[in-house]
Amino acid sequence: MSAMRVDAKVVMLGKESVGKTSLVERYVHHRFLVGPYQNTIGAAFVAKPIQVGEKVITLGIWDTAGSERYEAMSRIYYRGARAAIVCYDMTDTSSFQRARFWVKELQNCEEHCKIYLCGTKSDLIQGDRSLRQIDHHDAQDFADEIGAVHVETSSKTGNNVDELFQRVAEDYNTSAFQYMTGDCPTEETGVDLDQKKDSYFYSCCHNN
Ligand SMILES: Nc1nc2c(ncn2[C@@H]2O[C@H](COP(=O)(O)OP(=O)(O)OP(=O)(O)O)[C@@H](O)[C@H]2O)c(=O)[nH]1
Repeated sequence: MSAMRVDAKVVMLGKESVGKTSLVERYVHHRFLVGPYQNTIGAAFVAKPIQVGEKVITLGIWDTAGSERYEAMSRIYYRGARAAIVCYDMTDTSSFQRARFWVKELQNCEEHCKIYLCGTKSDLIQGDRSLRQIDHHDAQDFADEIGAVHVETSSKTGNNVDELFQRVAEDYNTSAFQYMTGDCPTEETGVDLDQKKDSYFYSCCHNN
């Protein structure tokens, strides 16, 4: 087995069932799983190399459990993250409140972590506009206020999913110089993982 080096730790945060696992599945395996919803327990990890210009940046993505039961555990996973994808379901108002909660946490505890505010399930809204509960402009205003990138995605159709992770890798690459000068060392820097094809699953727990 060859080794894969993780450059940047990325954490997925958000209320349960907003679609964090589906985003990772779509991005890494180009698929959308249908069937009964299985909630994440603890967290799952995958490392994924991304081409950025002439470089390859490997993102180490932690997919956390959204259930409040696992809140304390999720805090462990955002430590040292260079990027957080904070998800809300555009058809669920309470998920936006939960996104605000995670943003506050990150602002208080991880000042070097760049935030990506991600509205999920855009396909549902395309099918029926009355399902939208979070106004696009309100979400964009919030993102501007906190200096976050805002994107609306669908893991079902793949809309904006590749673009989101590509943007994360590109932003990391742009800020890599500061990183190399030791501005913000993370736990994940220099971690070597065993490679399996183009990604490696460290752990993945779902409830049946
Ligand atoms: N229509 C539609 N459904 C989605 C989309 N993304 C996720 N879902 C559905 O939403 C449910 C929850 O998705 P998950 O990806 O498991 O959500 P999660 O945020 O990882 O949930 P936890 O593990 O509980 O934190 C599943 O039934 C998915 O099929 C999407 O883009 N469009």
